[in-house]
Amino acid sequence: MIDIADLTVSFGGRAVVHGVTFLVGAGESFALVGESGSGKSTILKAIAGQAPDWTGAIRIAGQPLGKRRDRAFVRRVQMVFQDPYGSLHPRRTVDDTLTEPLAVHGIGGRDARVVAMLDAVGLSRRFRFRLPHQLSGGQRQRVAIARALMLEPEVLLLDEPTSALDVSVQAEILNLLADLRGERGLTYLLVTHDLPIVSFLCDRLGVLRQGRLEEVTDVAALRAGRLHSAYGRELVARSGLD
Ligand SMILES: Nc1ncnc2c1ncn2[C@@H]1O[C@H](COP(=O)(O)OP(=O)(O)OP(=O)(O)O)[C@@H](O)[C@H]1O
Repeated sequence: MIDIADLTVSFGGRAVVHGVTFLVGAGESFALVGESGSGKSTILKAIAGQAPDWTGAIRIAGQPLGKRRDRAFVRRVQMVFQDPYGSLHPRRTVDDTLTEPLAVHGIGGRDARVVAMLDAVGLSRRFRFRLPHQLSGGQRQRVAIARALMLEPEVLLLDEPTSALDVSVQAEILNLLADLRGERGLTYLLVTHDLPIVSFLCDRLGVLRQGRLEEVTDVAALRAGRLHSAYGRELVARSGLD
C-alpha cells in the first residue's frame, strides 16, 4: 500500500532524510521510531505533500506520487496530527468539521454519515454541535480521527497521535485506533518515539537515526529486545521495554 524508495527530503537545501526505503503492506500497521529530530515526521510530510523538496519514489497502492496531491490522494490517504487543540478550527462545530470533507468532495447523505462516524469513534451524538473548547483532549482527538475517516481512506498517517494527551486518555485512543484498523482494514503509518505504543499498535517498525533507516524489523523482535542495530537496542534499553 505504501512504497517508499530511496527517499531523500530536504529543507532549505539541507537533507534531513537520506535515502530511506521501506514498504507497508495493505492492512499493515508500520511505525517509524527514533529520537527527536531523526526525520520521522518529515517522512510523513513528504508523503502528505507538505515537504515539497524530495527525491526518490513514493507510491501509494502502486501509484507514484508527484509533487502535488490530488483529490484521489486525499480520499485514499489522511493524516492525524499530534495536537488535537491545534488541528481543529476553534469556531467550527464538530458537525462543521466532519461535514466539510464531504461537501468538498460532493458526497451526499451527510447527516447519516456524520452520525455514523460519531458512533464509530465512540463520541456521543450530543457532542455533534459543540465547539472544540467544549471538548476534552481525548474527545478532540476522536473528532480529528473521525474527520480523517470521513472520506473512507485506506491509509492513515498518524503523527504522535496520543503524545499530547493525558496518560489515562492515551490508552482509550490507542484502543480506538486498533479497533478502527481491524474494522476497516486500514493501513497505518505511525510516527512515535514511544516503543510501548509500537508494541501495542504495530506489526513492524523502522528505526530512524539522523534521517537514515538503521533497520526494519517486526514487533516480536522489539518485544524480545532482539533489534539488529546497536542504535535500535539502545532505544529499547532507554524505553524500559527490555
Ligand atoms: N519546516 C522545516 N524547516 C526546516 N527544517 C525542518 C523543518 N521541519 C523539520 N526540520 C528539520 O528536520 C529534521 C527532522 O525533523 P523531524 O520533525 O522530521 O524529526 P522527528 O523525528 O519527527 O522529531 P520530533 O519527534 O521532534 O518531531 C530536524 O533537524 C528538524 O529541525
